[in-house]
Amino acid sequence: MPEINSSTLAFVVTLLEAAGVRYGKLDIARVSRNTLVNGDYLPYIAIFATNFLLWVTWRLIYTTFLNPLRNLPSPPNGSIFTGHGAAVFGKPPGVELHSWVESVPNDGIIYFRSYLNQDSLLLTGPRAFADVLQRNCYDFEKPPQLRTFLGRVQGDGLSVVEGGQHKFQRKILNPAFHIRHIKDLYPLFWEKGHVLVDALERSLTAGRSSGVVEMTEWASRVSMDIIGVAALGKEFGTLSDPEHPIMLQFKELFEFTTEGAVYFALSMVLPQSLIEWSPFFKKPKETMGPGVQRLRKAGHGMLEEKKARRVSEDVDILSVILRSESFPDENLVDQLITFLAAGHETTANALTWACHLLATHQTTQTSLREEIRTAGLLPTAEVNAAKFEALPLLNGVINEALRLFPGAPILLRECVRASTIQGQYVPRGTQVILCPWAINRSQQLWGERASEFVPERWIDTNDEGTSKPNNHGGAESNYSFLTFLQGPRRCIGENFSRAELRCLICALVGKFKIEMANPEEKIVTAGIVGLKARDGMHLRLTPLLNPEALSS
Ligand code: HEM
Repeated sequence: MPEINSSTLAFVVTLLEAAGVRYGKLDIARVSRNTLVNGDYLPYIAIFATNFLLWVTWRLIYTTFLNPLRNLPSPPNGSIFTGHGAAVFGKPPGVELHSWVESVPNDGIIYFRSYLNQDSLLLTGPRAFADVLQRNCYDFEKPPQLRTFLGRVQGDGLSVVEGGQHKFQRKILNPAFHIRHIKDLYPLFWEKGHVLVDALERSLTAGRSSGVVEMTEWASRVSMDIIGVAALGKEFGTLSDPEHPIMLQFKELFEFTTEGAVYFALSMVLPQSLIEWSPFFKKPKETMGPGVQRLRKAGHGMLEEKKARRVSEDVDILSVILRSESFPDENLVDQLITFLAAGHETTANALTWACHLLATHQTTQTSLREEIRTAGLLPTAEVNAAKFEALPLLNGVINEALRLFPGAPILLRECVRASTIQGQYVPRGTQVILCPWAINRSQQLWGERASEFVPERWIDTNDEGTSKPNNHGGAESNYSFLTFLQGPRRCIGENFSRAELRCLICALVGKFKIEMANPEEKIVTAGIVGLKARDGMHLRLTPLLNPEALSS
């Protein structure tokens, strides 16, 4: 820790003097000068102790008699100093909150204290979600610290802005992500799926019948190439060039390190200036400072490139937005970085988890391969959205991967004006926790097998034995599946990523038998923003004979 030396103290004294700060009858500046000159720390200690005592007494009175949330059910055994804060930021993400959902009897809301004694609510029931995500959506914003943090990368992009600004941006951006437009992107996703398959095959050791790959890395590269072309009209080619600058920049930004996680967690509870001033966190500071500047510079370059070309017929998302002529250049860069940040790792992680689930459920994998081949989805096939969307098991596998491993396992909101949830008064400043990990696995919402991989729950079979996909998974409410959230702030890229996943999974399963490299390995999840396998996802791939070659 840096020492508080006499010049720092002198600076503080000058500020206090300038501000004329007093503590009752005590002139703080005079006391401080005494401390400085005479080394007399006693008044400081006395002031601190009095303040602390007053605060503890006030909290006791408030918590016991006044807090309007005090009668809500709470989890047991919170620490007197940190409450249950560790449950939110602790590892693995969402697991402890899930245990509350299953074990604390409640009617949709659980109350607890988080770090710095912050009043917090964990939502568990559909009615509570409907209020926070739909009805009173703009009363519950992303916490200011989180927005500041995100804003350092994404500026005033869609996922950072709130209220009227958000409504305006969303209205302009929605058409670019509309399902009609996404359908046009299938051939591109399919083609990239085969570039991935070819690159993987080349990477397997020559002459061997199978080889091991680290899937997180490959998924990240293919999703970067896809978002580059489909969202920005830019060919990054990271599948052939893993050292592409954009890849390195994002890798740095999303790489999971303990130092980065602590830096992020502290940024949520302490003033950012204090963290930047501290001598710690050299690497995260470099990433979030000069690293982000480099990324934004690259964003400006991409925008200029795009504008220099004719965009009137391009189908990429940036072209659609440019044609609307609604955003100034700086904000276009914000949106562009937002799409890269929000749409790249999330889909890559979902693809990785889907492969993991298929690797650990061989029977499902074989049936899926059968389904893909019966549908004629061969590498050279002409494809369209309908061919993929009709496949029941594919739909089930993707939904289960998204349900069991939601890209954002925990999301934070803060009540910015007094509001209500299920008729419960919620004071301004209350923290609200949305935990897709816990809700997507809630036994009350999904039944006894909530935490198991059951693709069949997404398939309807009629009396004649014909199967077709359903989009509810047997759950009664839309609010049981929170991977993309719901309401006005629901993920704008959901259709985009579902289409991408359909094509990539079909390409992979059509070509390879997928197994865990080490079937005994216990996979540990990590990451609050971007749920990954902590130690990577090592898969054994065995190329299968191409059915086109078999039939010729
Ligand atoms: C499996 C893939 C994905 C998952 C799990 C996912 C998840 C989410 C979630 C949970 C949110 C809400 C965050 C919050 O409000 O706190 C969100 C918002 C957002 N997502 Fe996605 N996302 C995925 C793919 C994509 C893609 C492919 C794109 C863009 C091409 C994208 C762009 C966005 C944007 C711009 C927002 C902010 C929307 C708003 O606030 O109005 N996402 N996403």
